Parts: sequence; C-alpha cells; structure tokens
Amino acid sequence: MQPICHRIRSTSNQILSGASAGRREGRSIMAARYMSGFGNSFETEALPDALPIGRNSPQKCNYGLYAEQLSGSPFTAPQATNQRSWLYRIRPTVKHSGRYRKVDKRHLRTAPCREDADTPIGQMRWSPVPMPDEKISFVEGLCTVTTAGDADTQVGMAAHLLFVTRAMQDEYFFNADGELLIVAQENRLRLCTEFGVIEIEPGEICIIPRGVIFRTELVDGPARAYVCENYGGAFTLPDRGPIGANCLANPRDFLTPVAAYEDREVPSKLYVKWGGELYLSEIGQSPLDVVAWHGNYAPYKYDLRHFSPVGAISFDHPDPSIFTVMTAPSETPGTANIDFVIFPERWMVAENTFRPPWYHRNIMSEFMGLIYGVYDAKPEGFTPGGFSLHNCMLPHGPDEQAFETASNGELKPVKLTGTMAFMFETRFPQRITRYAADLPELQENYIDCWDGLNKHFDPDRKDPWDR
Ligand SMILES: O=C(O)Cc1cc(O)ccc1O
Ligand SMILES: [Fe+2]
Repeated sequence: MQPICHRIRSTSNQILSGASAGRREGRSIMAARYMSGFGNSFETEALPDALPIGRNSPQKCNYGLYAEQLSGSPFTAPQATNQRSWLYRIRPTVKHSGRYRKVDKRHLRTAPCREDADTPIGQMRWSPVPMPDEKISFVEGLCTVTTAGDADTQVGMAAHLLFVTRAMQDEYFFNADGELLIVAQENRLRLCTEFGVIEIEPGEICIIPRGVIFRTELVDGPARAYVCENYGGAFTLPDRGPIGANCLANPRDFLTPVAAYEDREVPSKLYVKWGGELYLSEIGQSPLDVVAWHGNYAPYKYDLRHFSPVGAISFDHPDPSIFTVMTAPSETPGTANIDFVIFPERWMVAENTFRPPWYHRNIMSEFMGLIYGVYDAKPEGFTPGGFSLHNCMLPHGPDEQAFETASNGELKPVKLTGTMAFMFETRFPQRITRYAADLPELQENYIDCWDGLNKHFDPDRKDPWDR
C-alpha cells in the first residue's frame, strides 16, 4: 500500500438516516468514518472488491456497478492541481437526471449581481439573523449576502448565510457554479454525499467540491452556518514559506469520508444550481448510490481547533495571512481568489505593541463572521452568527473600546480563549444583495464604533505617556 493511498474495506456501509439511523446507532454503521490527509489519492469501498484493481474501467465492474469519472479540473491541468475521481455506482449519473425545470431560487444569488446599485458604499455589519420559523432545507435556506467576480468566468465568490430547519427527504442537490465551503456556526449538520457521510459541528468546516451530489440532515436541532461559494480554482493549503513543514493547518487533520451508499428506489428530487439559477429534475431513486470510489476529488472536513497558529513572539502585529487555513489561488501569484482565514484561540505576548488588528485599508475585500466568542478588534456589536463587510479600500480597524484597552493595558501575556472568528477575503469587491441590504439586522450605526477615536496629536508633547 502506498503511503498516501488509502484502501478502506468495510463489509457493508449503507447510508442510514432519520429513524432507521437512530434504531441502528449502536451498530457503528452510521457513524461517519473518515480517511486522513489533504489532497490525497484515496480509495474506499463499501462492499469488498467493489473497486477494480489496477485499472479504472474494466469491461464489467464487480456487483454490476457502472464506472464513472468526475473531473474537477481540466484533464490537462498540471499534476499539482489535477483533480478527478472514479466512482463505481449502481446507476450512471445520467440516470439521476431527467428534464430540468427552473424553480424559485428564493434568496440565492450569483455574481455578477448588482442589486447593490442604490446602496451607498460603507463599512457594514449585521447582527445575527434569527433562525427562520418556517421549515426550510439546505437548498431553501441559502441566503446570499455578498457576491464578487463572475461565476461564468469562474472567478470570485459568494458569501451566503445558511439556515437549515428540516432534513432533505428524498431531495438532493449539487452546485455546478462552484465549490462550497461550509462553516458550521450553530448545531451540527450531516451531509450525506455521493462519497460518504460528513458531519460537522460549530468549530468545524467542510468542503463540497463543485458538482458533488448531497443531501443534508439535522443532528441536534436547526442549524446555522456561513457558506463561501468559490467560483474559481479549488481551495488548497497555503505555502508555509519559512514557517516550514508544520503548523497552521496540517494536512493530516483534513478528513474525507469512506464510501457509503443508498440503494433507495422512491420518487426523488434533484436540485441543481447552474449558471446562477436553480433547477429541479424528478428522478426515481437516490443518486447517492456510489458503492466505491477512488481519486483526489472528494468532499472533506476540518476542525478549525486543530489549526496551530504561528504569531509574533516579540513585537508587532503580523498580517492576518499568517492565519490562512486554505487559499483558492488565482493566476496571479499571491493574489488569492479567496483566502479563508481564522482568528482562533491564541496567546498575545508581543511587547510594546498595539496588539489588536491595526487600522487598515485593503485592496482585498474582507467578509468576516464570528463562530463563537469575542473578536479582539470588536468587543462590542460583533456577535456570534453576525457578520461584517469591509470592502475594497474602505478603512476599518479596532473600535474605540478596543483601542482604549489595547493602548493603555499592561502588556503581560494574555490568552484569547473561547473565540473563533473567520474571514473570507477576496481580490474582488463584494456586492451586497438586496436581501442583505434589507435585513433589519443591518447595523445602521456601525460606523459610530469609531466615533470616540479622538485626536491625541500635540506637537508640543512628544512622549505619548506624558498626558
Ligand atoms: O479585523 C479585520 O479587519 C481583519 C484583520 C485582522 C488582522 O489581525 C489584521 C488585519 C485585518 O484586516
Ligand atoms: Fe482588515
């Protein structure tokens, strides 16, 4: 067995859900099981010998399965970015797809989307949007708040809020417009995918690559998440440069599910997001019928609490790029289509330093969310489930309270505990949607948080401590 190649054999791994999952919980068959490593070539089978050995397309596959390739990159992409998997399934995906009809996309939007034309520019922040009362599934609960770039040309991103108050029952979804980075914020979410079952809780994220079919279930109540839709090339790990081979997000902590399948023949619905619209196809069975698969194009999860931050151990506040979990690069080196950055628990030890984020203007556009705890630059008004947008070149930085505390406090080592904020940072301006602009949670007075930053300048008093 090659070191980066996983062959997971299990006697039977069928996706069970709802009541049947509960009844059989003791049998471990339901527990999501994973293989470790980022970007590996994995192989996994839910029935013994379902995977052909040493070839992809035998004349006949074992168990009467169909072989099918899913290409996440052009065939000819360079080795480092070449992504594809081979799926051995009960039916080919053409049988999970009939005629499509357009359906209501509710609050789902796609770039380019210029619903912000009448909204003045400005720094923006929203309080958490309450969980809706109505029963909505993953597909109905995606509410776009910003879009950037152009999905058709495969550049840019969208930031969505996600509210899930009901499981998808005989309903499935895939997104042709981009890969989905799902950041759990409240309660767990179970994603039953073509490749196997992934479960995430607040503090964890998962990536569903473009085109992968899945449905979602609830585990412990209505779930809320943030979602970044990446229209461009896939997220990957950033180069660590002089940091070396370890720390930040370590590859072994990324987890990909083992194969699991449904052999379920009931009228079902397949929803597809394609070209910014939502389509529905009625099908006669579950499309999650992949009994075995191998390759490097597959969903995965990551626990953000495994991120090992590296920071200033003497003085000054480094650029937040040191906290990049994953990056979706563009063709221009160092200029990401999207950087996914976190602000986790960590020690602050820098001496003679203004420790919170500095005041800042940025060519990149910064969408931020708070999973739990307090963000050091914004102790007031930025609450878990809330979000903010500091767009291209718009100034921002610590609020008055953070400035006062950080400028005057004793600089002994301090641990920021129980906190997890994140940023979707993109090279493109982010356009807010009408939905976001009309939310009552939009904080009209956000910019007042900088009101009390008074002039301290005095040409006759050089010593800042002498006042
Ligand atoms: O709060 C922000 O705006 C994000 C951010 C964090 C940081 O540590 C440095 C710069 C920056 O933009
Ligand atoms: Fe910033």
